[in-house]
Amino acid sequence: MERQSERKKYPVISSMYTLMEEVGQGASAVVYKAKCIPFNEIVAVKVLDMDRCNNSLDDIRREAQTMSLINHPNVLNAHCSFVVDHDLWVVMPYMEGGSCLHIMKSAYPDGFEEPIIATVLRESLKALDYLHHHGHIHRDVKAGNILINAHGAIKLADFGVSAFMFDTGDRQRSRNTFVGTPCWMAPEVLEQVNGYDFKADIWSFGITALELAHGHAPFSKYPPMKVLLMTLQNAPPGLDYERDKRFSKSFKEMIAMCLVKNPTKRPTAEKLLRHSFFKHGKSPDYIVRTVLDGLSPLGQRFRDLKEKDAERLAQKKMPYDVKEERSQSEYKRGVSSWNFDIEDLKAQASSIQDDDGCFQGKEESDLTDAQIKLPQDSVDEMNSSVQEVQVPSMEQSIVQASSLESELEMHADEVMQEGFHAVNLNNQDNGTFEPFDSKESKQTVVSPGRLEGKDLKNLKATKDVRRASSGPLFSEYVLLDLQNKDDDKDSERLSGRAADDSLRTKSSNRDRAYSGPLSSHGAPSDHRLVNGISSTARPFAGSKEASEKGLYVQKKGRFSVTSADVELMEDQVPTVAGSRNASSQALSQLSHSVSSSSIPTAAVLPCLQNLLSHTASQHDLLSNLINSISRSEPLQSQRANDLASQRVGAHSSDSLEVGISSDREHELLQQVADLQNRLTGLVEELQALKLRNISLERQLNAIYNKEEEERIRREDEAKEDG
Ligand SMILES: Nc1ncnc2c1ncn2[C@@H]1O[C@H](COP(=O)(O)OP(=O)(O)OP(=O)(O)O)[C@@H](O)[C@H]1O
Repeated sequence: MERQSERKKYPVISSMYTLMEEVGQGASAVVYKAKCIPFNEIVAVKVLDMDRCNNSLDDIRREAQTMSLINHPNVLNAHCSFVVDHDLWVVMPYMEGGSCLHIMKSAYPDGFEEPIIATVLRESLKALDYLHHHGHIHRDVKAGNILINAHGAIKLADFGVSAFMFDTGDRQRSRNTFVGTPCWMAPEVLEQVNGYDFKADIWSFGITALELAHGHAPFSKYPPMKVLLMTLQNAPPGLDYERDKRFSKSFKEMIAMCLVKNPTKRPTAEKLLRHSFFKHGKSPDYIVRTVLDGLSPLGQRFRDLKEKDAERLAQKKMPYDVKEERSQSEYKRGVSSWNFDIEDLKAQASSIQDDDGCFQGKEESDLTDAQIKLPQDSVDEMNSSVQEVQVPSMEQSIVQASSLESELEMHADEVMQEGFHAVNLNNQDNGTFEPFDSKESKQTVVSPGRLEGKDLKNLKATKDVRRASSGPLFSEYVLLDLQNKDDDKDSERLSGRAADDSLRTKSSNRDRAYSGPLSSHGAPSDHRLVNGISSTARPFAGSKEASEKGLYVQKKGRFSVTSADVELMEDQVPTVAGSRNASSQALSQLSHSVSSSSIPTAAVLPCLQNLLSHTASQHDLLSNLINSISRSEPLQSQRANDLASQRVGAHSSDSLEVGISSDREHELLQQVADLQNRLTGLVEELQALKLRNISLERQLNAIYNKEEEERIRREDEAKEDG
């Protein structure tokens, strides 16, 4: 195998590359066909917006180190990566065939034939086997990440969110982090209870097999939360023995082996490779002849697909693949930005009927729960809330955005007046409302090497409409020039602003950013606070260990947060936690006083009861608010899609101005997105409040019990005296 030191050193300056055309777009990045000028070689350049990335430079460096050790013919390794203003450029081999997903969308909408599938899967499985043996979990296995080059070689891409299985310290937390893509995620990843391991990749591999067989992943037509619920609650999907007659028994068996809910019962990649199904795999030549021959060049295919999508959207139809995309992006946003109670979700899940037809049957343990059904109306309502959206007029959007804003602010006022639980709605120091992309960040200019005029516009347009954040996909040369600098300097260099400014912006972005599927929010990192959560080694929240020790208290975004974490957050994080410090402290003092019995019970009880009812009413208020915003969310999503497609249309006709929505429109969308982000903060506040509530309830109970004991004791004494 090629040794690290023998590898070609690709230049780490953008001016050494010419970006030729866009060939792909993920949730977090745009991929270009490019030329590496000194080598006169065609490469792919993936441009990731670091402002929307949750990862610190330390995370990126660590990832780079990890990547430098990866070397396998079926793993797409990056040549190098480097920072260009606010973007990270990842230079990698150009895979002329593109991803299996793109190929299916262009030429195989109903999926591939079995020999092709066997070949693609066998090669991908070799990559997984290699990664797992080296202690990595891929965490984003799907057809979109299986790429084919002009010679029919198949490589697994996007290995940038790996969690080191044998890492120390942060390992548990990093493995207890949501990273991945909706329909492909294993139940244990979704559950966030006991963490997960490399077997999660085997589940995703099974889902990918179904994706290649049908042209889409199971459940992909459903809205994100429903996918989550169905994965958790229903029997695993599989090939249907009747409906999928064209596929062999061994293929069906192989999939069934992967899609077992209990991860320990799934085979390892190594064992799976020995399955008879993979004996049907063919040579790269076969892939060239059967799959690649006849396909138009990747750039052209990509443009055609985008045009097709734009047309469909314009006709206000909701085609399957658009739904799928929407489902995925909704899911990413949903999973990464919502706090959810998995038990609540399970209860809901049990009431959702599956009509995907992809199930083989119910697992024993699922039967009882899954039989409880909601009235069909409720189910329809859930579905329609995401899928059947009406595009609001601009005026409606404005009204919506401003009423949302004032609703939130009214709420904040109310809460603050109560002096109980202050919610910091305005992240900006001056206390005024600013949209997500401030003027400052809009002035950011990308240095796209020798990007041609229209691509430059396109790059900017894409950056504007892209909202999800991303994680790394880095190589050994990433950030070489930054390796030995301190963080402040890194930040200054990255942002092109003063270090202070940069750090503030970066941290506030981090607080607010949505995490995309590549995000390694909790990737193994330094021992410092990330999103307010200490990364020092301790039993990870949500783990059995943590809950046994009574540490487990809440789920915070992607993380479960222990009581120790909450304390840390309150002590050390000046943003959200800071805004509730006063009330938290008051409560802590009260709790302390109660437990140390320094104040009379009679005085405390009414106060606690009052707080309890207060908390409940705030809970209701927030719930209503969340519901109203959740309802409006799909509208905004639709609007954003429309905007994106208008931009694409404009680009392809070489007149960006025509059909592009006004800046004002864009700004309003940003505002709405910002409000959603703030809502996330409110939800977190609500969680904290719930925790306090629980603790108060416990204290009340303790007091009642104590009083009860006291009363019984007095009665006994009286009886004895009497
Ligand atoms: N090296 C490459 N050569 C050719 N095309 C590529 C290359 N890398 C990525 N692509 C194309 O670009 C698309 C987007 O890639 P990217 O990795 O950003 O997104 P993704 O993995 O599909 O989505 P997400 O980031 O949401 O998981 C891919 O689906 C693929 O079609």
